[in-house]
Amino acid sequence: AAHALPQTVKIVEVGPRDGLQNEKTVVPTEAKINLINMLSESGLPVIEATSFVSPKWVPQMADQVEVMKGISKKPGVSYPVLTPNLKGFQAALKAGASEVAIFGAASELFSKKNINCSVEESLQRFEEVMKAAKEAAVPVRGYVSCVVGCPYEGQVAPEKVAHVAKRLYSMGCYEISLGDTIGVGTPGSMTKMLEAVTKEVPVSALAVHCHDTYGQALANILIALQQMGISVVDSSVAGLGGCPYAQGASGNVATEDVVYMLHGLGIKTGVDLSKLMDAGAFICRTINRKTSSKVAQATCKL
Ligand SMILES: CC(C)(COP(=O)([O-])OP(=O)([O-])OC[C@H]1O[C@@H](n2cnc3c(N)ncnc32)[C@H](O)[C@@H]1OP(=O)([O-])[O-])[C@@H](O)C(=O)NCCC(=O)NCCSC(=O)C[C@@](C)(O)CC(=O)[O-]
Repeated sequence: AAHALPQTVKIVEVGPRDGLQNEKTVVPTEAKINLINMLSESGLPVIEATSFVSPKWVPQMADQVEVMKGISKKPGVSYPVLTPNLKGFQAALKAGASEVAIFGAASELFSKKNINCSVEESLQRFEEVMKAAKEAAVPVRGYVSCVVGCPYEGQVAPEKVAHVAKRLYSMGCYEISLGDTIGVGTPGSMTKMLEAVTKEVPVSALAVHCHDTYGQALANILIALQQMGISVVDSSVAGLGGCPYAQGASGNVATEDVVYMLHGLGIKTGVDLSKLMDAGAFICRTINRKTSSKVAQATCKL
């Protein structure tokens, strides 16, 4: 069913984490800190800053403590970090994180390759994180990866996504972000998946997290807003990133492009597009990478 478009959309900026985790060359900590500070100044309400994962698995995020200590936290802005297990959660708490995210998958093989355990085992680990987070009054976001397709298993059934999303929501995640990790979704497959998930989790607690590998991300986001009434969108400045355990996946949809589309629809985001593009230009210059944002390319703000 078509919904009235939301008046405001919350953008969750994941570039410093989902984007930079996949860079081949080491990104200097100072550059990460500057990027996060510039993103804060652009008016983004949520900036995923880093992840407390094993440095052997994701060396790029090994400076998580320095990043958390170095950033200027802007009042009203949230800086969540990924925590795969209790060890990660405790380290995050010690480093001053006030929000965390747990990350599961709808595909067994992806779960194994990404966090080295089955989906069920991961949910049990997340229960432990959730218990500790509740005690520390730390809000927890939940991710589901591979919501339409998996790099190892191919198509993923909508019911599997609904099952994992429901489990994460039932254990206390305030928001569930549905990740099209390899960007294979189309408005057709996204709709089927979202129809299954919205039977189990309230729409107000859902977010979409679209990678743009097949160029479908903006169309998929529009479907999520217009057809399903979702009003939280994850994106990555300059379209940074990919996933180290999902070969061939390109970055998230560029935040600049999402903001341009939403403002064009008359939807408020609180983001100053010009400042956002400055942040995108800064990081592309610093890591010698071409922006994936069409809006940034079109306006030559590089
Ligand atoms: C989950 C583990 C740790 C399991 O990895 P494991 O090897 O099974 O863990 P373990 O418990 O057997 O421990 C092995 C070693 O890791 C250490 N360790 C254990 N836990 C931690 C921790 N939290 N932080 C730091 N170190 C840790 C632990 O102390 C030990 O150290 P050692 O004794 O060998 O020196 C590993 O698989 C891992 O770190 N995976 C992270 C993978 C990752 O970050 N992937 C990218 C993010 S997910 C994503 O991008 C998708 C998303 C969210 O964006 C949505 C989408 O687009 O789909």
